[in-house]
Amino acid sequence: MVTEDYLQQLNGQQRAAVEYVDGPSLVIAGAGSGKTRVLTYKIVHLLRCGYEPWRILALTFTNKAAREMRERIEALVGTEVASRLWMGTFHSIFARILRANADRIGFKSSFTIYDSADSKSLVKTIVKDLALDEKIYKPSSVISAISTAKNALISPEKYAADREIMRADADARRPRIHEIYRIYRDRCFTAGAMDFDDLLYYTNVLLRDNPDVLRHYQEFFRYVLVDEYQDTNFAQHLIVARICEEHHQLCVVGDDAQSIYSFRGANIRNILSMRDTYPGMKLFKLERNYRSTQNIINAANSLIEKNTEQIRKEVYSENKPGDRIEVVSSYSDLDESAIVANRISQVRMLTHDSYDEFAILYRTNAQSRILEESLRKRNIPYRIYGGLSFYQRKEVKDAVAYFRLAVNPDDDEALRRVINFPARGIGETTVNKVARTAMDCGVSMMAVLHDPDGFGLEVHSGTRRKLAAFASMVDRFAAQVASGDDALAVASEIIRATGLLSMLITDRTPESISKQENLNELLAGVKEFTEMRREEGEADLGLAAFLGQISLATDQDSDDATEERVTLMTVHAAKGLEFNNVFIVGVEEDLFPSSMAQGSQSEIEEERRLLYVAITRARSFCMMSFASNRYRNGQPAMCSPSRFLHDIDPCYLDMKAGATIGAPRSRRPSYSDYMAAARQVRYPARQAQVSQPTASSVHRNPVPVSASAAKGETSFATMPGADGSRLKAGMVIEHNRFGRGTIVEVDTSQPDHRIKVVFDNSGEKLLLLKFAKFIIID
Ligand SMILES: Nc1ncnc2c1ncn2[C@@H]1O[C@H](COP(=O)(O)OP(=O)(O)OP(=O)(O)O)[C@@H](O)[C@H]1O
Ligand SMILES: [Mg+2]
Repeated sequence: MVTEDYLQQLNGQQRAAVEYVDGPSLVIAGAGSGKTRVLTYKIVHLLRCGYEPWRILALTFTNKAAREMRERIEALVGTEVASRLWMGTFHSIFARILRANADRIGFKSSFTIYDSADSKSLVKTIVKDLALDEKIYKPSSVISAISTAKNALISPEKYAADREIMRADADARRPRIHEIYRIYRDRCFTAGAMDFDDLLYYTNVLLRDNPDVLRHYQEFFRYVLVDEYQDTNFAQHLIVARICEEHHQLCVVGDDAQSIYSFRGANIRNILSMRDTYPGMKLFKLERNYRSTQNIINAANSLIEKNTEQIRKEVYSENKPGDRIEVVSSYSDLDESAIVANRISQVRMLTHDSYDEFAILYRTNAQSRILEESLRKRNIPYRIYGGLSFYQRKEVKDAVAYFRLAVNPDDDEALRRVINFPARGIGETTVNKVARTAMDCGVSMMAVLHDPDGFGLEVHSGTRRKLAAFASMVDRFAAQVASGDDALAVASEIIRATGLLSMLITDRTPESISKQENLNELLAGVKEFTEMRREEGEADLGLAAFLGQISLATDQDSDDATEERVTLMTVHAAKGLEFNNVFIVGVEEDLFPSSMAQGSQSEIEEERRLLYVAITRARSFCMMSFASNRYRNGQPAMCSPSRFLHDIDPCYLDMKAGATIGAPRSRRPSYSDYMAAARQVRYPARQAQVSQPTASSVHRNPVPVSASAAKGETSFATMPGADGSRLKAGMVIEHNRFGRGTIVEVDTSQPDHRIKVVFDNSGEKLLLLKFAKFIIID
């Protein structure tokens, strides 16, 4: 069956890992060392050893990874055999298992899978039915609470019975989330629907409550393989553990240095504790990197070494030494995008690489807008991967729909999109009536709103008032346009008056923050447009001209998918992928590391791992850039180079003219500065090596932080991934509500880690790490 001698295509270490089939095995190795390759070839090897393809279960993180593995295996064993493997993402495989056993958990095998828009609208309905305030019970925060609970396998009943969770909800002034969660679960059930998290949740329930089903799968799957294990969450970890409980025939691969999903509940401990779960688990190391040049690997290694929480690994490359990583500074984010676009053209001319071999990686989605514009100007084709193009994102489309209405109130599609957004009590039935009347009378919907009696619209007086209020708001915008106000003035007024931005502001979920960033970014785009046209002496600075410009942007998305293109994506989406040329933009303080992730050392370490992932995507060329000024949240902000640039040994960096990673702009030292300083003290030898005359003042002058100083300057944060493994009794913490206290006990025996703390002023408390907000002082 297997013809080619596949083992020849592996090095000794990889081969050993592939050939070992006598028990559980774990491959922990750095980026680009062939972990995914080992999994792929191991499947081929298992087939060669006589395993039937349908008895092999291979789980990946993304569809792209599953597809690539399948193609490779097909090439080695043929399509017929490959198609019978159980190979796919966690979600797709679990959906398949659930469909086969749906009756056991009360579902039909034809259950629907809700996407995030469905979940959201359901939560909204429930919030409304319970007469709760949507500003307090924001759908995105409710969904994220439900999702966290499901990934920790906490049912609505368990949720309501958990004192710590309930107290946290009460503190956040959202004491009824448990009720929403219960109704949400019940309504999904009645509707015969599961959301993404349910696919994991119910698989666990199925296997837990039905011993015969569990036994069947334990018997059925003779070998289980999992890629990117460092990013599995508790629910996934448990399913794998259940299936392998009997035979222990599994191989998981991962890299603790690339664990970047703790905000979604992934727990780095899952990989670190594998050997406790499976005594006798054989550990394989892969040390040779095949992907990148020596310089890129050395640079990435010197960065990740600064993390305290990681398994030490040797990673070397025998590829060409390669060029140093270019570090480029620019005056503004606009300049940065121009520099990147130009450098792409230059590198392409030199290397003749296809555009497919170029990737621009950023920390937040909002950064793509300015890059997209810069690439478009130079006719460089691009695609946004794992996310929507800036102008396709919902919040941006909503705002743009208002812009369109202001310019053309007869734009029915735009009207339909926003007539009840933000919600103003205009229901679907009413919208349909307006649409029908407009259609019957051959006028636009707005025309009907202006003269409901004249067109014979039949609605209650309350509804009529709501429609009139909406129409007069749009009229005001239209009048502003007609009076010749420039695009920025009208756009800002629209964002303000509609409440599109303010409705997001009280919500601190990552999803909502990214939406705020996008709206601010949209305004920054309008501003730039107005200023540029003014400078160019153009008379027409109106919103219509702006819309004309961006409609080109949206058109590009329907381009032929086969055309070669530069890839734009977040670092998170780039996991597991590789490109000849990688550009990492916005390597600045408060962006990378994110300003949201500086509450604790473990957050900073996760950000550092994220940069490690970014750098190690590159085969031969890597550039990192930072700007001194950047529009952030609608405001121009001064930026300073990321602290991570100091972490990389300067001998691997090529500082381009003007690029100094010198002292960050003066600001009050934060807790993370303190940690950075403390790290430098612990690595005196490395300090000596940093020959840059511009080494950070923070690093040179460790900042002692007293508890009270830290309190004033630090944003408290929950522990990502609720990971209690690095907390110890005796540590002193500062809690956002209870103040200073000493940890007396750390309990990691439950999926939800807890700590017992004696607070100086508030006595003893038991805190659930997932929800507790604090920093470590000592
Ligand atoms: N023995 C080998 N001979 C030739 N090429 C190899 C070998 N091992 C790995 N490679 C190549 O090196 C690159 C990186 O391999 P792979 O993607 O499997 O690494 P990885 O450890 O999974 O990386 P990541 O941590 O980024 O997921 C791939 O292009 C792969 O084909
Ligand atoms: Mg991989």
